[in-house]
Amino acid sequence: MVKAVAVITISDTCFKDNSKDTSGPALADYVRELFPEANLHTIIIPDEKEIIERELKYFCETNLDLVLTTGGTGLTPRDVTPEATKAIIQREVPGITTAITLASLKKTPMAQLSRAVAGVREKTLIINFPGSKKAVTECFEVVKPILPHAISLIHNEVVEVSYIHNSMQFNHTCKHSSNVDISKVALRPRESPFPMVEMSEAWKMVDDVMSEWTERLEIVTIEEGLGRVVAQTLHAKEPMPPFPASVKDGYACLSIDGAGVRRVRTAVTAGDAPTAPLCAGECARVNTGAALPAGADCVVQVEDTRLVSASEDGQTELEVEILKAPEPQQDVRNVGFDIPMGTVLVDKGQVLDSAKIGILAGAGYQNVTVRVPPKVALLSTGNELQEPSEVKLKPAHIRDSNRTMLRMLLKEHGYDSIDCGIARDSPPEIVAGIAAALKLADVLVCTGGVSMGEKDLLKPVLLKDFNATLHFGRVRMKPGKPCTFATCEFEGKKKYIFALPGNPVSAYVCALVFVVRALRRAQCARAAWPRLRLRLAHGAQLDARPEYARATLELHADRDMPYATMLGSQCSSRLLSACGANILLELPAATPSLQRLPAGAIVPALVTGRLDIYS
Ligand SMILES: Nc1nc2c(c(=O)[nH]1)N[C@H]1C(S)=C(S)[C@@H](COP(=O)(O)OP(=O)(O)OC[C@H]3O[C@@H](n4cnc5c(N)ncnc54)[C@H](O)[C@@H]3O)O[C@H]1N2
Ligand code: MOO
Ligand SMILES: [Mg+2]
Repeated sequence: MVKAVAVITISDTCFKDNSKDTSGPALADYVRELFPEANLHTIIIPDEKEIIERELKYFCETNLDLVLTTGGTGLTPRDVTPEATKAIIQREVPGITTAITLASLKKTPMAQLSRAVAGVREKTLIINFPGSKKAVTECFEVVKPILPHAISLIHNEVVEVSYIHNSMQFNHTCKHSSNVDISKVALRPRESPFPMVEMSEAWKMVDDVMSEWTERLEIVTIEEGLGRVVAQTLHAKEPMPPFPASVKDGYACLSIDGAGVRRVRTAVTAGDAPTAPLCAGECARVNTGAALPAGADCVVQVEDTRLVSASEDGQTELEVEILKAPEPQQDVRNVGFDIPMGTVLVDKGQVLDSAKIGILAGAGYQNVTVRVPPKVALLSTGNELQEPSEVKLKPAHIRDSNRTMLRMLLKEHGYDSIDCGIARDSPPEIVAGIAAALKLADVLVCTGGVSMGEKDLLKPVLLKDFNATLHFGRVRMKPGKPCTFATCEFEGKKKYIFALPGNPVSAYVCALVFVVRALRRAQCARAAWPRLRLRLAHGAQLDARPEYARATLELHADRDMPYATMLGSQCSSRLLSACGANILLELPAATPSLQRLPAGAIVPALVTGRLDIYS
């Protein structure tokens, strides 16, 4: 799918006077028609090689699919588009320009003078077009049939894109082999060889490893930017309001006139152009948001005035009395009152919310550069698992709930994921499942098979077949003890693997405290969940491990602090305990002297859900 295209008009003349650009808008229209779903960026730049190179590179770095330039391909000394394009492309596609030239020669011998270039940088196809509307129309017709296919080829996405967002079944019963020997079950270790790390150490490892992630950027419309992490600081290019505006419905006056009778010279409603300056003794009827006439320095609200005289038909106010002497600047929003020019509207690393997007809209920004989060793949493991869509359960089988739950959990927190199906509990199938997932994603989140049973194969497969580094293989937490975090090189790229325990609640808690944190960390956004202190609504039995109890937070007007109510039995197989949870209580580990916390005890909690949604 073609997601984003740029049309760049390259012309000194059009740069000075945008209204002279006819080929850019024409090209933009053709693009809209061919790729109606795509985000379209249009800019006009001068015939400066450095600027052209910089803009082309910027669009390639932000993963645009296609960049079409118009202008600067001829023979005058200022025509440098082909040189700039050649300087930044990595592979030339001369067939495209040959086809354009051959077609154009049939219309005009002048086509011989075009020096246009076409080529690819990273995943972006760039094509130079001449600078006239007519030429652009003819040339676009030539390339139109090949564009979608060329872009798919560049992305090598014949299969890839169709995987994304789709629940899809992988056949993991392929020829992969494994170095893991499962024949000698009697000789398996009776103690886990993996040291049990504390939560604080595990978080540090996740943070350290994920901060190596190299930033990837893309340009999206401001609306698509909701929930995304901004990669570029955006400033106000104009003050807001851009003119002195009235805060009230009333009369714009000169404050030095004080109280008394004024001639109502004119009326200005919001959107009206300012009138001639007011003179002493005059006022103008104004509405909230209207531009103040020159000379006026204050507004008196209608409530503080009295009508003195009006036209006979009642349609025109002639004189009003200002009852209270106004102060200078009273009820006036001066230029830049809300947003002075140059103000930082959104800063690098901030997450876009509705208000920030509203501000960007008001400031004339249509697009924003955001960080691309790592791609995540989900894989379930287990011989007992059936697809959620299967109506009848086989003996000793259950439906896979982890994949769906994790997909939704990630979506709730702003991340897409690729569904890589179920791998059976055999080394070659797990190898095949992991390999298929790592081909598609940067981060693999799999569940099951990380504990002590002879079918718990994830850790040995990661170590022996993927040569992975296991940063941790056990964490002192409940639920989630065997949670595993590993990295490996796969097809020349570093991959990040969270092998979560199969128990549904363990997978849920570990996804919240490790996976979401890692994805945020990779984008240099705030990674840790906010922590609150609150009171237990009831007593709580403590475990030998620190426990993340699923609970709801309640605010009571008559109580000093928020209260937490745990959601029933906290057994790690009982996903009902997470239904409607908006906090994870951090219950401390039991000590010989403290086995239970009484009702009213103060405990910390991670706020992992929306506080306005209760169970
Ligand atoms: N001898 C020991 N046994 C266990 C230990 C231990 O320390 N020593 N740890 C326990 C803890 S704690 C946990 S947590 C689990 C972790 O289990 P695994 O990660 O090995 O996962 P499985 O054995 O594959 O499955 C466990 C459980 O979860 C169900 N499951 C698995 N996948 C799914 C899914 N996709 N959807 C729904 N339910 C799933 C599975 O059927 C099992 O009931 O190990 C303890 N054992
Ligand atoms: O750690 Mo396990 O997740 O207690 O059930
Ligand atoms: Mg197991």
